[in-house]
Amino acid sequence: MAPVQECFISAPGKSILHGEHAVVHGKLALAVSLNLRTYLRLEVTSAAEVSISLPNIDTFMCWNVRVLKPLLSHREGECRSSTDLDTELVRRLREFTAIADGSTDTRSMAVLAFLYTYLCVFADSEVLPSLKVCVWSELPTGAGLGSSAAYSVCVSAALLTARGTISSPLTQSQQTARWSEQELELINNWAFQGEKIIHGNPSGVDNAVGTWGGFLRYHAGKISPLSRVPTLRILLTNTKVPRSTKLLVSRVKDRINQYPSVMTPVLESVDAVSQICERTLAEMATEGASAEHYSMLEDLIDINQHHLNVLGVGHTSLNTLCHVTLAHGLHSKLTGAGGGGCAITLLTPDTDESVVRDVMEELKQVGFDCWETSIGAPGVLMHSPTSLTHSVLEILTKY
Ligand SMILES: Nc1ncnc2c1ncn2[C@@H]1O[C@H](COP(=O)(O)OP(=O)(O)OP(=O)(O)O)[C@@H](O)[C@H]1O
Ligand SMILES: C[C@@](O)(CCO)CC(=O)[O-]
Ligand SMILES: [Mg+2]
Repeated sequence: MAPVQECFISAPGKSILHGEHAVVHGKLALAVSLNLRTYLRLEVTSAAEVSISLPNIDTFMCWNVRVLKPLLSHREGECRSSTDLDTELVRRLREFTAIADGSTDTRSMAVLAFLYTYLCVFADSEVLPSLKVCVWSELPTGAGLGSSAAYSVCVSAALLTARGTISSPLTQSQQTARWSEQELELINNWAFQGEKIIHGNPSGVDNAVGTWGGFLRYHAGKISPLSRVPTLRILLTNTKVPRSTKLLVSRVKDRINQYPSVMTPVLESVDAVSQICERTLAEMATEGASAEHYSMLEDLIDINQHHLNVLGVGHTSLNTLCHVTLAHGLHSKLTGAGGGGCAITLLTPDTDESVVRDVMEELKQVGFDCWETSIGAPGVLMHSPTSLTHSVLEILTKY
């Protein structure tokens, strides 16, 4: 396949309806893509350098490609796998970039994930290619909306396309295009490796949503689209309390290890919540949504929010958020890893617009960001430059 000289790629963020954390331990999760995206521009240059610009986190790095090549010497001639993390390469990269083991510093993880994917994808090239890459996102970074996965999916799709491992699907007359199912699998596998670097022990649900988009059920690594879903109205609120998914995931694991007989039933119950939610959504889509259906969805949200508190990933900011919305009859739960970050609030057909306005106003007064989101956006896309808004294009070409 002919490698590209320049490409633009985007991937969506996600919201988890039910099953965050439990999904890491083999339980069912229901997740949906958001209309907030991460965008990437890749340009092939002749500078003998590879550079990455990450304006969201104020990070701009550049390396001579000849300095990077020796980092691959430990597995000479061996093909790098898209399904297993090369831990020796991660160790070498940590040493090379002087990132301490266990560091969760925002910038470091993004840079490490990029360099790892770059070196693995181009491991068989005699000379590493000179590339200029810029990634910018509409998503809040580290707030539970899958910013790390959208980043990893974009990086993986761009590097695989630049290498010619997957096609460049965009024809001249198209604004956006997607890859074949097989190519999407490969993008997803490499993005999962990126997530491993950023998260430590990801389930893979976030990169799956970033890759395929839409409404997905994710169970023990098996992804399937939810075919029957009603139109749902959801408010997203960002408490703006920073947190790290990596730390929260390991905190839950510690708690399960410490109190297995207490925590295992909680995970089972979260699984049951996801299953009942899936059945209820299917009923709503096929039979029409009733007040009883919405009442069940609200109960499930409340129950799961309590479970997430028991798992140790709640936060006082999230309690405040739930109290504010409940005072107006609206039910909320954290989404993503918790510990702060974002929550979802279900709006029902009976919810008066004045109530939505009042709730949003009150949440903003507490200091949170709040907006109504639209869900089910497409997964990873290749774009023509003209399909991007002026402001996105300006940012991506500025660095
Ligand atoms: N736009 C971006 N530019 C650079 N790095 C990013 C960007 N978005 C995310 N990242 C990387 O992802 C990390 C945040 O990932 P983290 O998993 O903690 O949060 P999240 O993905 O937003 O939330 P969740 O995993 O709960 O959905 C950042 O520390 C950074 O390394
Ligand atoms: C907390 C978690 O379940 C969701 C993060 O969006 C982690 C994961 O599934 O990898
Ligand atoms: Mg993440």
